Amino acid sequence: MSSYDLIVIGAGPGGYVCAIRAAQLGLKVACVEGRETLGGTCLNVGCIPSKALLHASHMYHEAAHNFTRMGLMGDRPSIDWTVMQGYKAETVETNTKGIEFLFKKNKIDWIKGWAEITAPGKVKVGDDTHEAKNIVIATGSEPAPLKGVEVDNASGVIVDSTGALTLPGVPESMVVIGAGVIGLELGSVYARLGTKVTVIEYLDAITPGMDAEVQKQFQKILKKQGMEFVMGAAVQSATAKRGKATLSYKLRKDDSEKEMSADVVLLATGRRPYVEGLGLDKLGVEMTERGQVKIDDHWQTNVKGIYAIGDAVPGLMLAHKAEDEGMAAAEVIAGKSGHVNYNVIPGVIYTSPEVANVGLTEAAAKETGRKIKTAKFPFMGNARAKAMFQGDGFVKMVVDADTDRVLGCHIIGPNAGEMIHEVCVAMEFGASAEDIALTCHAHPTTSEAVREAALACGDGAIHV
Ligand SMILES: Cc1cc2nc3c(=O)[nH]c(=O)nc-3n(C[C@H](O)[C@H](O)[C@H](O)COP(=O)(O)OP(=O)(O)OC[C@H]3O[C@@H](n4cnc5c(N)ncnc54)[C@H](O)[C@@H]3O)c2cc1C
Ligand SMILES: NC(=O)c1ccc[n+]([C@@H]2O[C@H](COP(=O)([O-])OP(=O)(O)OC[C@H]3O[C@@H](n4cnc5c(N)ncnc54)[C@H](O)[C@@H]3O)[C@@H](O)[C@H]2O)c1
Repeated sequence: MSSYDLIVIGAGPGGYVCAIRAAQLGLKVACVEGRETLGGTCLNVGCIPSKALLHASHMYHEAAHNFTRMGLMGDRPSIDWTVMQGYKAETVETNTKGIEFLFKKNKIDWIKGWAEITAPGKVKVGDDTHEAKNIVIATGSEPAPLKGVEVDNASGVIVDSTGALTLPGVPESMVVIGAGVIGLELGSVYARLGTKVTVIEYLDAITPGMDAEVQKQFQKILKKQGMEFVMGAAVQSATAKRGKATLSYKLRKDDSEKEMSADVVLLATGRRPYVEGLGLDKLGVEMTERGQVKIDDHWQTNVKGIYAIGDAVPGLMLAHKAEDEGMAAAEVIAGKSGHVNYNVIPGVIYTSPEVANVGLTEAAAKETGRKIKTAKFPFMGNARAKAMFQGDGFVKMVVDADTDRVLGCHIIGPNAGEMIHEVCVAMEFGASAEDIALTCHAHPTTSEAVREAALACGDGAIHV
């Protein structure tokens, strides 16, 4: 039996960052991970492999559609799926090995196996029980099931996001259930590689929670790229037979039932916290109605010395939110004052164009009762975006009309996922739109569109 200042359970972005920060602050730390490799959902079957496939499929799409427009002539590349899968696996491996290196560097013990908290301060892994002054639950999430839809990733017919990353080949047709982030990112991968992709969404708009103008423009662009949408439809069932899937859904507007068949069905209707086998029931750890671990302002559960972070607790299910909570919880445990500003957490969808947001949508800002103003700048007025054939999107600022303080920003366009951080920093500093407008931005960059949107909050943008 070994004893630690802190045992972190789960080595995803929440857990491994928490372990590293705690070790940097002088604590003796171990991290328990049940998977073969470190990095959690994000590195193994989430953010990283999906971004590798998004990158490869984007390159293929550019070569097929835009190269000749730039005078780059020659044969269109063909897809070697085995090599593409290998590239994805290598990308994942270099990252998971990177975390192993960081653990060694920071003298963090990696305890291999599945953990159970048998009592406060006691973590059982296999036959060994380890002692810890503090425990952080960072066990993440898993795909949420949908009644009537039986996922079997091994068959490659009805799959969740994990199965969609390792299909045996590029299918001819795919139905995606759910027009959320996973559905649209992975749907984009296959649509670019030539699959006929149909997205079935329960609501009337895609990507719930995003600014309404972005939702509309995003769907328009995806349609132009060949993705088809069935909106306002509740999926009833999906069954696999002889390597094909049949799916039935009900249109909400008239209750009519329809059927559709495809080579692959991807279930992407959300994720749920994963806390199985931890023994939280017996410990009396309070949970929310949605199965999340309840925590206080310091990420501590109702049981003293047991903390929880990341996808396992309420809030956005994002890797960087988990990382921030991991750092903050480690700081609290080390006797410092950890902090996460939940009002400034960016969200990015890595499609092409990218979609990024931070802060309040126009509708949410109005709901606060404030007087607000909004301003939009289209990428059509941005030279760099046009050179990349990406003039379709815009930057939208949501600003307090009385104080000019930036409340939110919504971008659909090239590099949106990088550009959003300038607004995050501005919001952290309580900046006004004028502060951004007065900041010199290099030309020609797509970031100029952010400045132009800020200028549009005042006397006007220049290039429209
Ligand atoms: C396809 C896909 C793409 C995504 N892309 C993005 C993206 O681009 N950007 C983004 O911000 N987010 C993305 N996400 C979400 C992101 O992966 C999660 O928000 C993030 O991984 C949560 O981190 P976490 O540390 O809370 O949990 P996880 O990453 O889920 O890690 C939890 C770890 O705990 C381990 N574990 C669980 N129980 C135990 C136990 N009892 N004992 C030992 N180990 C245990 C699990 O094996 C797992 O490795 C994506 C998710 C998916 C599925
Ligand atoms: N780039 C990123 O940051 C990234 C990428 C992938 C995943 N993630 C995270 O992973 C989590 C899960 O993603 P997700 O896309 O599975 O969930 P989501 O909640 O983003 O989207 C699920 C969608 O499915 C729809 N839906 C639900 N039930 C349905 C039904 N019966 N029929 C049709 N549609 C239905 C919902 O209305 C919603 O639009 C998200 O919280 C997301 O933050 C993030």
